[in-house]
Amino acid sequence: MEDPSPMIMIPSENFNLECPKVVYTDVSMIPELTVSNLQAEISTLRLKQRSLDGRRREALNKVLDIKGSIRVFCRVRSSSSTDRKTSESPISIEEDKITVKTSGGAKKEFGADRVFSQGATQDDVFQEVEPILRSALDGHNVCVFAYGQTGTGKTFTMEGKNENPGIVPRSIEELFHRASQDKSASYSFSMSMLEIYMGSIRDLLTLKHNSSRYLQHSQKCGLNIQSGSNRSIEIEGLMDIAVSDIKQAYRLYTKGKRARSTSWTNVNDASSRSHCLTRITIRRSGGHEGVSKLWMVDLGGSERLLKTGATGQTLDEGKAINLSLSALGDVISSLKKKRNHIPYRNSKLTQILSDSLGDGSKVLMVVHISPSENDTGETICSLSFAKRVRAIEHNKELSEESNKQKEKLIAELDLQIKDTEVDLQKVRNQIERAEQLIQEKNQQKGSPRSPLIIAQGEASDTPTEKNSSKACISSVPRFMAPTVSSRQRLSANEHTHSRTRTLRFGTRSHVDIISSQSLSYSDTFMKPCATRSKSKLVTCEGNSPKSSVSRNKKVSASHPNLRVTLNQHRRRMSDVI
Ligand SMILES: Nc1ncnc2c1ncn2[C@@H]1O[C@H](COP(=O)(O)OP(=O)(O)OP(=O)(O)O)[C@@H](O)[C@H]1O
Repeated sequence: MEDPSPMIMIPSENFNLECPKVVYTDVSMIPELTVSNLQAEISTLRLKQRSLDGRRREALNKVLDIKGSIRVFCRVRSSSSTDRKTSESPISIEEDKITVKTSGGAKKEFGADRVFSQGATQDDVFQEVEPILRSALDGHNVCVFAYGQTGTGKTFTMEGKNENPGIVPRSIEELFHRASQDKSASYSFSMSMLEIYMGSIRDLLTLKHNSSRYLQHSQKCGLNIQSGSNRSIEIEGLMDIAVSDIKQAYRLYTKGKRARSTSWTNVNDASSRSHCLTRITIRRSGGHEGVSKLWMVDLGGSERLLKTGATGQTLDEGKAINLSLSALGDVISSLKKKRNHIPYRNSKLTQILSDSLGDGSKVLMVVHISPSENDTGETICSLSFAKRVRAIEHNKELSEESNKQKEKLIAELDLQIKDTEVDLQKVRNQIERAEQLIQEKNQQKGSPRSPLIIAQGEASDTPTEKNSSKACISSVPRFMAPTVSSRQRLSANEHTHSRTRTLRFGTRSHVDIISSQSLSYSDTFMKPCATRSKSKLVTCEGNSPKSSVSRNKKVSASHPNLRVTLNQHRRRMSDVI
């Protein structure tokens, strides 16, 4: 319900000096509703918006700091048909604890910041990721990793399915949505996708999909990492494509996914043989300016090589993956322990992420485990990795009392964020309303015999016309009917106003974020996009929809965790190539 009071009184201690103390909750209540008064009100509202946004950012950052800038979640994969045949799962879970029963009957406990059970949905997971996306928009670097044994659902969590999208597509939607809501700043996004395969970097947005893994490798690989000033990292020659809308971002993401190397082992029929990194660079201007990076990383499977039956090239791929995962674990745990030396240079993966993992950055690692008894060994390995990354010494978890206090504080801050967001929305509505009123006023002035002017100019002449005039203006609120003097002021302001508009649009340097960007996932994944990219950084080309879906379909259509034999594997390969 609308606030009945025409003004909002703002407590002064919550605002910086430049923010006015009184603004209208309903701009149409402004005395003398002229274009210049409305414009002045918009400026006031924008100041308030900026101030509220600052408060929201500060509260969010406090929440993330309390929760910890490096967090580890654990997700248990839902059971597959093969799992069900085995006896009871060795895993039991609580909200922040997993207990694994070993084959010898011993019980091992592992902590996590949050545990997602087999029944957890993609939505449940995304709800925990969403706050750090806001933090990325606020200017912090963010890395989200999916870690785990092969076949435990890393790709499912990051990519998801068309009808059940994962973190990456949801994040893309969320970023565009939030950016379109935030009128206090303007955002532009660009996107890159790369793969680290056997220690070499490949640009997934330049690769052609329809070649085999071996051809792909020779096609484009070995990009170099350059470190610039302020520890910033550049990957030489990596495409960074400006994305102006969700459709374009999805189209690029789909292209990158298809180019990713997949092979088949006898554990997972669409096993990822590499680390796949999706980077969204966020440039924010106006208000709180800056550039930040959001990395979403689907790590290669942390497999025990003997179990996968890997040989030859697949064995080498597995070794490369394991080495870099170990380097990542070392880096994150050193950061968590606040060591002086952080061993970024031990792998390409950690080198690339070195400017996004340190101070001020937020890291989220989702460790995936299998519910199956057959995988108990791997599960313990993955949870040991999680423990190392969390770097919390044995028995040094917070006491129950401290945990309660922490949760209370987080709840208070969450409430503050929610309240501020409600206020922000009210301010946004008023800005929109004021802009709409200005537009209406300009239109009225633009047409010399508009109903409003007829009503004002001719109403007193003849009784019959007076009546018809009343009919004409009955749909227009009385306060909108200009007086003679306000008409004169309007006409004097008109020239100034149109100049302001021209200047505003003329100097706009960023891609406009339009609000009609919420699309259904199935649309955006499956349907080729009709509009062309208006990329500013790099012109996106070669996104032809004809680059076939067939390979992906064949790979993912098989049953989850189906253990395929080598013969089947060859047949599938020949189907595809
Ligand atoms: N939570 C889940 N709900 C439903 N299906 C799931 C879930 N997790 C995983 N799956 C299914 O299990 C199979 C293996 O998952 P996925 O390919 O995501 O594993 P992965 O860890 O990425 O494996 P790899 O490291 O080999 O690439 C897929 O068919 C996936 O759809």
